[in-house]
Amino acid sequence: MVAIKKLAIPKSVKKIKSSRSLLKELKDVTELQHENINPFIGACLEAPYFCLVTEYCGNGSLENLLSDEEFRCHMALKNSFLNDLVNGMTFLHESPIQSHGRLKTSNCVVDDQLVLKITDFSLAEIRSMEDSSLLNLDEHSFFLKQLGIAPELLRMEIRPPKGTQSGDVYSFGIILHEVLYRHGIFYRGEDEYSSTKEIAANVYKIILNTSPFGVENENVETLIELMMNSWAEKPQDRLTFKEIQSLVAQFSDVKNIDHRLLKPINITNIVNKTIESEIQELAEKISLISEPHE
Ligand SMILES: Nc1nc2c(ncn2[C@@H]2O[C@H](COP(=O)(O)OP(=O)(O)OP(=O)(O)O)[C@@H](O)[C@H]2O)c(=O)[nH]1
Repeated sequence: MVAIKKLAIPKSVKKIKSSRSLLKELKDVTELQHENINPFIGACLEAPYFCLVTEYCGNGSLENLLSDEEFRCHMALKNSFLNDLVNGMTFLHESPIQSHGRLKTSNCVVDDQLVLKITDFSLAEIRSMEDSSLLNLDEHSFFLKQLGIAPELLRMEIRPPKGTQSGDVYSFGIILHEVLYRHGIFYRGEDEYSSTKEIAANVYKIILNTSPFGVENENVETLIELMMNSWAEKPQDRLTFKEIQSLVAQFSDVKNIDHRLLKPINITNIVNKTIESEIQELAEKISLISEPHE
């Protein structure tokens, strides 16, 4: 099975020319092989089917999983996702691709074994031809797409098409926050609600003090320190993925977790749901019985 990403290429373009640099990018991205990189299969560069094709991951994106209230994600699984993400990004940064540039939870997909794989990177030449106005984004969705971008990149009139390595580390810090708290991007408690536009404006000026809450244990405290470091205002103050990899390895008894052991989480949920609906049915029957008959 494959995942097909439709590209927002303007109607006036009939075919994307295969320049030398584009062919090199396609070759590099196709040759990339790592457990935490989602394999790229191919691209259609002709109208009307402009699209990118990748391997299909059965559990969808990390964004979808984190927002699914029925998906139980305990700390070992969170660690496992972070470990996968850091390993994939360290490999990507050391590869000819060099940087991701659009790292966010919707670009991390999770396979049937709950292994996280990074997707939707590189091919800057094709992506630069997209016209975002064709996506018909409302204001919220538009600014939501900006929130994982490092402030120094947000402030640039023309951003480097491939992003930067320190910009990717910033985006990782944002993902870390989303994974730890599971309340969406830049959540700071019910009383701290801001619109996505306001948050983007604040990040543009200076990095928000996205003060964390609910420190549960020592490991989480270390992850929070890492998260805060990753969104340091000065890019040179942020750790590199290589450094983050050795830090995260402390939690990496997770490396040895058999992913199949984590799978029953979903099943438990389904079982709980079934039991809940049976209880509900039973409760309805009981209330029918106990209701006085006229
Ligand atoms: N189930 C499944 N869903 C996928 C897969 N790849 C992508 N998706 C879905 O496609 C969504 C991402 O769509 P995109 O159009 O790339 O959205 P985006 O990441 O916000 O867009 P960009 O800003 O262009 O990166 C994810 O959130 C998933 O829901 C896959 O392998 N399996």
